[in-house]
Amino acid sequence: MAEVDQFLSKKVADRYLKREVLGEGTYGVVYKAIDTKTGQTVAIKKIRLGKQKEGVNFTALREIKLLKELKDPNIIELTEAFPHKGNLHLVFEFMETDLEAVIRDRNIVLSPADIKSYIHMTLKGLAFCHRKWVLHRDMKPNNLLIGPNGQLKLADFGLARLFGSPDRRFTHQVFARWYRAPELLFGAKQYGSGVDVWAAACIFAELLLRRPFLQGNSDIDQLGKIFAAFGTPKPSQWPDLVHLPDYVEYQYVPAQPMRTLFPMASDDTLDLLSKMFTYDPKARISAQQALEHRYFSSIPLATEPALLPRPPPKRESVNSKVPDFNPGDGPTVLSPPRKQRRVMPHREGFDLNAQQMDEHGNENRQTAAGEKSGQAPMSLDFSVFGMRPPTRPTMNSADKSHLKRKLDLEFQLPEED
Ligand SMILES: Nc1ncnc2c1ncn2[C@@H]1O[C@H](COP(=O)(O)OP(=O)(O)OP(=O)(O)O)[C@@H](O)[C@H]1O
Repeated sequence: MAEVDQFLSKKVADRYLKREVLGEGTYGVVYKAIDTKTGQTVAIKKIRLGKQKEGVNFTALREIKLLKELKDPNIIELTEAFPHKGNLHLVFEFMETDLEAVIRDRNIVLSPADIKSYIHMTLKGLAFCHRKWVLHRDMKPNNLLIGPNGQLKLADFGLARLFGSPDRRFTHQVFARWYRAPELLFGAKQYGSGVDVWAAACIFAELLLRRPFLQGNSDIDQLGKIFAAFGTPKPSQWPDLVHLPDYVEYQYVPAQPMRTLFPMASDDTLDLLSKMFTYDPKARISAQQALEHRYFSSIPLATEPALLPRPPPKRESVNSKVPDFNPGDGPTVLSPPRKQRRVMPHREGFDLNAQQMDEHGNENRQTAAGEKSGQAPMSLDFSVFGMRPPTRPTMNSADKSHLKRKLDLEFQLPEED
């Protein structure tokens, strides 16, 4: 039986021709690859199974099957999953760039309508998964990938639950802390979709400020940064707080007016942000409710995804075909994994002046292009810009549904006895 499994997984593995390493993340290395069946470029995430070397257990397989069924325009599609040489390989649709690259690109000006569009797509992806009872738990701008038609898609959905929470001891995980909800920082063991909404609020704030909003350098410091912005939570605001496992009393600091934190934002923006940044997870707005907030129906309306400004694709064309591939080629490392090029943050204190934050905040974070990001432009909150970068060719929808149908036939999981 094991031999049959090995044969099958080798057969699936042979379908993909590995090309260069795209980077290394929390769970392992990501390769660019060519799907020889379709000629399409894909991204393959090779997950180290660690202790579970003998294979992926049935629960994990079931979960993977569920993840494969999570199909939404704002979720990265997991098209295939197979074990090979002691690693689990997850095959995803290939994406050109990510929201972190958009935020860091100093040539890009984000209008309020552009920000609305990016946040709208983020919340739509979140609301879809929350409806299916799947949490992300590790939302951050580099997990929000952007396709050739400007569509934003959430990546890594469900992986935190499947493979355990990302290990914060790794330096490259330090950035994830900035998006952590206060209940997680206080050690909550039971938490819900509110953790993703808090992270989405941090991303929203980051789009407005063009720099990470709350950059704590430890969990305690992270809470300090949150309280410096929104005030120490009062028992009336968050009655369950004192019962959380790692609860410690913090010295009282008053909340800053939202207007001080985001001087350029509209009233609707501030109202939605404050609802997403609500301390008590039970009172925090849900992703679906956020989508129904008047911010999304008021002028300016969200920019069409295809018209959104975005950086040049990080890699070559999405639709590159097999012929340019030499089967003798091994994977070529074109550049060091992005995470290795990042540095630890050193910021001290919380600067309440947005302009000051902009000046200091970018010193410690490097761009996907490996350059130190200096002062990034603040997003503008008063106009929609006429000038847009040219749109990129998209995969035609007939090709896409054909590809989907083909892939759906693959990877039938064995039923548990
Ligand atoms: N579907 C994809 N298409 C194109 N590139 C991808 C895709 N998924 C991941 N990548 C790239 O591969 C690299 C590693 O990604 P991965 O998701 O493992 O880690 P990460 O998002 O950088 O960090 P973390 O694991 O902390 O979330 C990144 O440069 C990412 O942009």
